[in-house]
Amino acid sequence: MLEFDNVCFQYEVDDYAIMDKLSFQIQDGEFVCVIGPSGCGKSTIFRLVNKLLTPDAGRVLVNGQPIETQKNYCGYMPQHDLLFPWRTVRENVMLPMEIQGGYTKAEMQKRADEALASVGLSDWGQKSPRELSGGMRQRAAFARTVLTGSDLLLLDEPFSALDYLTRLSMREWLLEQWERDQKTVLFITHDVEEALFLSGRILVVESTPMTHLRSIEVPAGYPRTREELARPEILSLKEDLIQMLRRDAK
Ligand SMILES: Nc1ncnc2c1ncn2[C@@H]1O[C@H](COP(=O)(O)OP(=O)(O)OP(=O)(O)O)[C@@H](O)[C@H]1O
Repeated sequence: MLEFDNVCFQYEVDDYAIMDKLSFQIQDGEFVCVIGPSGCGKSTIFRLVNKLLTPDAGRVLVNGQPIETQKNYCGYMPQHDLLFPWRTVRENVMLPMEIQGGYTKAEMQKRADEALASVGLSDWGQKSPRELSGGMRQRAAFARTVLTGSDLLLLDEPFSALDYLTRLSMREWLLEQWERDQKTVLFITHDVEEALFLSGRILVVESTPMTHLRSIEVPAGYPRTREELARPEILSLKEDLIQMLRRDAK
């Protein structure tokens, strides 16, 4: 689904490279979390996938084709919901379709209402984003991301601004969406427990510049429950991951 092929990248103003011949692959339908110390370049990976940035060398491929030749191949959801306060929730969710063009207003409204219903926000389309709780806003933002129609979703710490209990329920909710929609999800998080709960595989940033990502399979299937996080092998993996991040942060 997604491939980095020997990608090199450095911000022009910086005197150090973020990536040096980085290669990795994500398979169709996977849920993969990327973890690494603050500032190591996790979000830069996403910016290279969604073409906000261009590699200095190497290629980014989606479904085997270079991204330069493609449109609408990924949906991106940043940490903050970025819902426009001057638009209703429904109008926010309609935005990707307005940008893509080719839809009548009635079609856009229908699809937005269906997407809002699928995230449990049927009665909230006519409200202002200000009237929604943090978790509800993130669900609306997720509906908007899904309506890009892309099979690849890039989620950049989408729950980090939420309170602890809302985060727990949003993780469970997100897994339900993923199991239902069969999308490929790449998810950035600082939170090792969140990565263990969500992913089939975790990619750990081990070095700066990034020359490789260490791939670790999570020894648990789906559907996943919070109780599984207490299994000895998961606890031991959690400890290993924390040690890796501490070592990297030094
Ligand atoms: N536009 C930019 N221009 C110059 N340097 C940048 C720019 N954006 C990010 N950087 C630098 O590149 C490095 C990687 O940034 P990036 O946002 O990808 O890291 P990150 O791992 O996602 O960080 P965090 O976990 O704190 O969100 C950081 O040191 C940052 O200061």
